[in-house]
Amino acid sequence: MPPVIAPYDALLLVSFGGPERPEDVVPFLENVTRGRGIPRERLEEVGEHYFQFGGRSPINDQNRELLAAIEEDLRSSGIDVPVYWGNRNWDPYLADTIRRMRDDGVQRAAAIVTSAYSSYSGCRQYRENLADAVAEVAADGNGEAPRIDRLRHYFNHPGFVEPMVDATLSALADLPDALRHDAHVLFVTHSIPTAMDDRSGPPVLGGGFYVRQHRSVMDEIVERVRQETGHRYAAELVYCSRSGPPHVPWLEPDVNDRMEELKRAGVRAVVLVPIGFVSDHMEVVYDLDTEAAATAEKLDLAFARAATAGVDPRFVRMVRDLLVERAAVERGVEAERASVGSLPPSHDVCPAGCCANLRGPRPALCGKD
Ligand SMILES: CC1=C(CCC(=O)O)c2cc3nc(cc4[nH]c(cc5[nH]c(cc1n2)c(C)c5CCC(=O)O)c(CCC(=O)O)c4C)C(CCC(=O)O)=C3C
Ligand SMILES: [Fe+2]
Repeated sequence: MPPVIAPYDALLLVSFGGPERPEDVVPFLENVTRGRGIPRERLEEVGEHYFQFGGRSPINDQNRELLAAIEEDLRSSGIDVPVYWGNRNWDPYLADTIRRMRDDGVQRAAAIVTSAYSSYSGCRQYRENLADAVAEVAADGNGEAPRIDRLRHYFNHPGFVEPMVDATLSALADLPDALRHDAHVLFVTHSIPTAMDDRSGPPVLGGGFYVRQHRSVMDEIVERVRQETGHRYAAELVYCSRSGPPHVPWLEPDVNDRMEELKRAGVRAVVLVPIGFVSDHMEVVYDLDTEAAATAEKLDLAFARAATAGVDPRFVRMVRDLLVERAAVERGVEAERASVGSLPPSHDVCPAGCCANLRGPRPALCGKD
């Protein structure tokens, strides 16, 4: 293994997964919602979103592209390490990938998750799925599964934030000149139950990290846009993709509801910046580009949507930087930990109780519990 990444001999890209054919849609939704208490009507509605796009989510192709870009970036930096990809909810499943890693002789891998923030859905659930996958592979009796460490949350890494600043600037530039100055910038992320937000992040730090982390990213982007344009745009955090039963409170306001209110208050243009997502997957192409765009059209609001990080070279390079950084930490060497904004760089190993599973404890990797 190349010395800069010792003790790691592989990198594992961990993602959500999505359907690729109409026949995949229902089994995929069953995988995602097993035991999660999602009402049937909501499932049918979300199934329709996928069918409108031919039964194919863009997420797997985006991960294939990201995987290729990471491989190329590592190779061109002289870091010759195999990169694997596995999903929580669809093929290639984590257990199959980890089995292949074991068969290839991988002993210790670093994992990068395509989710930038702390929350049960965005962090611990992936760690639980990794634990299940490793247990499944160990049960084969064909030797030990590789040890897996998760690279730290990168919501405040410059490699994630800087592409979003540029994306915000170019979305603003897309608005009609006469409306730009008074546009409202709506930073959008996935809604989660408020109880899940309350328990997000390390309990000793008071929870509520999902929202706190998003606010710090929003504030940093607003400030950098001000430095570039000389104007501090009106900005706020809004949510999309609410699910669950109606009596369970989720984070609000919904992006569509907020656009209605802003219109009534005289606002004429909005920019949506999807800081909650790292690529243009279904939440972005349906909930924002289809549904929210239709709301804007109905309200006669000028509308632009900022790009996600995708395969921006800075985002791809960030993966290398986080790998090299964590490898140094594991060797006991001082490492530079890049971050921007008001929150410090996130922890390497999740503390006990971090992003608690509200349904009770389950085995999870990459944490103190
Ligand atoms: C915080 C968060 C992220 C961001 C972090 C990350 O990226 O992980 C995220 C990403 C994603 N969510 C996705 C898809 C779905 N999420 C669902 C349901 C849920 N998501 C939740 C939260 C999040 N989700 C929650 C609290 C639920 C309720 C059920 C539960 O408590 O678990 C459902 C079921 C239907 C519904 O309930 O809406 C689907 C189909 C896809 C794939 C998109 C594609 O196919 O392109 C991606 C990337
Ligand atoms: Fe989701």
